[in-house]
Amino acid sequence: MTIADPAAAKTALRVFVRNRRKQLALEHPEADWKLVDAGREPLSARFPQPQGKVAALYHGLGSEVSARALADWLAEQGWALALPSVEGANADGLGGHMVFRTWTPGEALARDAIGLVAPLRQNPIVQPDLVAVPLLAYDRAGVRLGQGGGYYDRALEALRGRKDVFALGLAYHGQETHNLPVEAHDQRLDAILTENEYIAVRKD
Ligand SMILES: Nc1nc2c(c(=O)[nH]1)N(C=O)[C@@H](CNc1ccc(C(=O)N[C@@H](CCC(=O)O)C(=O)O)cc1)CN2
Ligand SMILES: Nc1ncnc2c1ncn2[C@@H]1O[C@H](COP(=O)(O)OP(=O)(O)OP(=O)(O)O)[C@@H](O)[C@H]1O
Repeated sequence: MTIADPAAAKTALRVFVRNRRKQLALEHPEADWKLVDAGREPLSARFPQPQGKVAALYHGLGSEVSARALADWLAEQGWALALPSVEGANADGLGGHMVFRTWTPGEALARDAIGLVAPLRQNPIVQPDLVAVPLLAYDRAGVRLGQGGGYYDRALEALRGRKDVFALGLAYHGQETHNLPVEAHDQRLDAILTENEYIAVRKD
């Protein structure tokens, strides 16, 4: 089915899926480390030599599934880590764009231009090979619904114009949603990792 006005459909859907995610976070406090259990084998198979590669994680907000245990495991495997930083926004938080700056577990953090926790501005901007993407809803074809700022869509589009980037959606399993609205600018996920399973979208 084609949705006539996908932007309006997304706005309406966000209300429902935000509440659902809050409920899922209460029901699955163990999801943090179960993500690692589900992702260990498929991620090791896809990235057999992670030394020198960069993985962008995120600092969890509200009811987002935590990326913390996954970050620690990736660092153990030899990945360098990075976190998003929204920069160049005006006083209303508008007009900014998202970049990724290096971050090492335990290192000091600051606030970015829209008040989110981010690496210090002295840390270099990097082009990650793997981007862990927070989301409100996903489907098994790799469509994702985010918070609506378009930050991840624009950042992934820019990165993918320069190199091969693997977008890994992180979610509670119960965030799976059928018939998600899609717009032309939406960047697909290459895989989704939940506390139950690793869903491979990209088949190569
Ligand atoms: N961890 C994280 N960092 C991110 C994003 C994100 O989704 N998650 N973003 C992705 O684009 C950008 C920031 N955009 C955002 C826009 C709105 C809300 C927001 O409304 N959050 C909820 C709190 C979460 C919850 O309670 O479930 C809120 O304030 O109600 C969050 C991030 C860049 N960094
Ligand atoms: N590549 C792009 N170039 C220009 N504008 C874009 C691009 N991607 C997204 N946008 C704009 O960003 C806005 C939000 O897009 P969308 O609703 O898909 O966000 P989202 O993916 O849910 O959010 P986020 O990525 O922040 O989690 C839209 O108005 C869209 O026009």
